Amino acid sequence: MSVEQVSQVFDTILVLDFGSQYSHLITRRLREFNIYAEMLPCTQKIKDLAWKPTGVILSGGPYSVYAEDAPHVDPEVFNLDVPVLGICYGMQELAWLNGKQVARGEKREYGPSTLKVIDAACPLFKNVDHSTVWMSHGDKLIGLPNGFKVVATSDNSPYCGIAHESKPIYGLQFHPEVTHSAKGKELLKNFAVDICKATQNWTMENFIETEIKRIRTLVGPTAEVIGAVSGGVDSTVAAKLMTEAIGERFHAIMVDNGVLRLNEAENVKKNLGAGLGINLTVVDAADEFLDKLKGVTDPEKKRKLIGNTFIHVFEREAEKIKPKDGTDVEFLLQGTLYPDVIESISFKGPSQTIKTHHNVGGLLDNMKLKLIEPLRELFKDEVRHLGELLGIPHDLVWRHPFPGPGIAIRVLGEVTREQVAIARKADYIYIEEIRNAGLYGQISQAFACLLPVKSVGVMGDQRTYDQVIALRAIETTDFMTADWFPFPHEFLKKVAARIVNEVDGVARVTYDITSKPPATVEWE
Ligand SMILES: Nc1ncnc2c1ncn2[C@@H]1O[C@H](COP(=O)(O)OP(=O)(O)OP(=O)(O)O)[C@@H](O)[C@H]1O
Ligand SMILES: O=c1[nH]c(=O)c2[nH+]cn([C@@H]3O[C@H](COP(=O)(O)O)[C@@H](O)[C@H]3O)c2[nH]1
Ligand SMILES: NC(=O)CC[C@H](N)C(=O)O
Ligand SMILES: [Mg+2]
Repeated sequence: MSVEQVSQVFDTILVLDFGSQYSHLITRRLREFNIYAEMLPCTQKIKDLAWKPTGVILSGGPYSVYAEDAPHVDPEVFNLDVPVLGICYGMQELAWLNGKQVARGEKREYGPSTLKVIDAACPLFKNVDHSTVWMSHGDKLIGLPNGFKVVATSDNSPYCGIAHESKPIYGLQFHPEVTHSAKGKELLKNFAVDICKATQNWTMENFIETEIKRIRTLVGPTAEVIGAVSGGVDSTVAAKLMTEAIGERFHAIMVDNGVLRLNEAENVKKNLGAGLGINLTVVDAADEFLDKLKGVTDPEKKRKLIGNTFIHVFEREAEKIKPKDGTDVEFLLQGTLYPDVIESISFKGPSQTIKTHHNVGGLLDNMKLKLIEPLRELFKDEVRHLGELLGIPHDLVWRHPFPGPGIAIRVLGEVTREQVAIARKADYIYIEEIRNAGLYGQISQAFACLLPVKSVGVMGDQRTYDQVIALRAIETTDFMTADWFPFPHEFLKKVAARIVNEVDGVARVTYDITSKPPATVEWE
């Protein structure tokens, strides 16, 4: 059974990652004008690639090409007979391979510069002359690499752009992939469309069609698939796509772990089951989770315990499914996104663990189930677009993310039923007011935390001595960095009054004004 990968179906630009913090943006920009691009580590051997790229881009990177341990590209890239573009480190790599004309510069160049095209015939620079470009380098070319000519300069870089005399090989000292390079996207388009001749057919409509075909071929006519579904956007979109492909043979399982939002299990059942026709089972495992959480206060312990319990519940449920053809369930659906994939394949390697995100993917080690990850090529905003095309309601597609360990990591200290009830109610009021104020869409994520501190208050002439709720709301594009949301004071006043009045056990409300870093989004 042969199942084509996305990169075999669509013209694909291969981005080789030398570890720049901007590498994934190259992929993003290309996809924005409907060209599919895939990023692989710079150590990728061309002979191990199952598909032929339409063009290759060498990214920037923190190393110096002349250093002993510097990473270098597989020379076979140049035998593919496709256009190559080197960006920053990538251009220095081209220079190094063709005469070693690279050395430390006298000073670092970081920030804006103006592009001056000197070879107007160079197709890379169509409509981009005299625009602002963004520099970030300490090394520089000290002479022309063999076989190359200068095609652009800037005030500080006599070799701002180079091109091979006879082959479609180009190098740029600046970063066209960052938005600070005003016409950077046009430039990448010139490379991909005009020079590589890639077809601009990477659209979500086409993706849905090919993905449904791919799933059907992979799963075959009778096999059954299970998947953990939370009601969040990623798993819902994956589940909907799977349902389109194989209907009732897909079994979605949602676990009510006792630390979900107010009415969440019922809502998910209604929205996904009845609304979207997804074959969904909601498993009530609240007691199991809450019993295990008794006495646990350490955030990492909570996370691990919840992650493990998810796996137990899920495995038990999977056992119960008896496919009609008498075989066992063969496949597991996961909502893995491209950023997760990038993190694990990046040349820089996985980053240091700040906190253990619960992970149903932890199932994998000793599991016979084969994985299906239909979203593994997509960024979150692409997943949302896909969700809308699949007819998933707008509100669900644009929901704020909600972590698997849920309210357990928002009740600081010990998690009890009573504490969860307080946090849940406060959170409900907060989100309701955010929606009423028309602010939900401007905020990336918002939630309430219950702090294990008591404070004195006065209500109806009575002394109170109750806990504190902390509200958090952030704006972010990738959740790696985030800033707190500047609510109008009137809004905060109203929410605080409602929470203290309506939620027993709360005496005070505070608003968290810490960015990430140095804080994280969740409090635990
Ligand atoms: N209560 C739950 N029941 C079943 N599976 C869950 C539950 N909570 C989380 N998961 C699983 O863990 C995965 C990761 O959760 P995560 O929150 O990152 O994604 P999501 O819930 O699909 O989307 P979002 O990021 O928008 O919340 C989910 O895709 C789902 O497979
Ligand atoms: O599915 C999840 N399981 C987890 O264990 C988990 N921990 C944090 N998050 C979410 O990740 C984003 C970044 O959060 P942090 O800054 O707190 O790491 C935010 O969106 C968090 O809500 C999780 N999501
Ligand atoms: N951004 C980059 O690719 C930098 C390349 C190289 N490390 C330099 O400092 O010049
Ligand atoms: Mg979620």
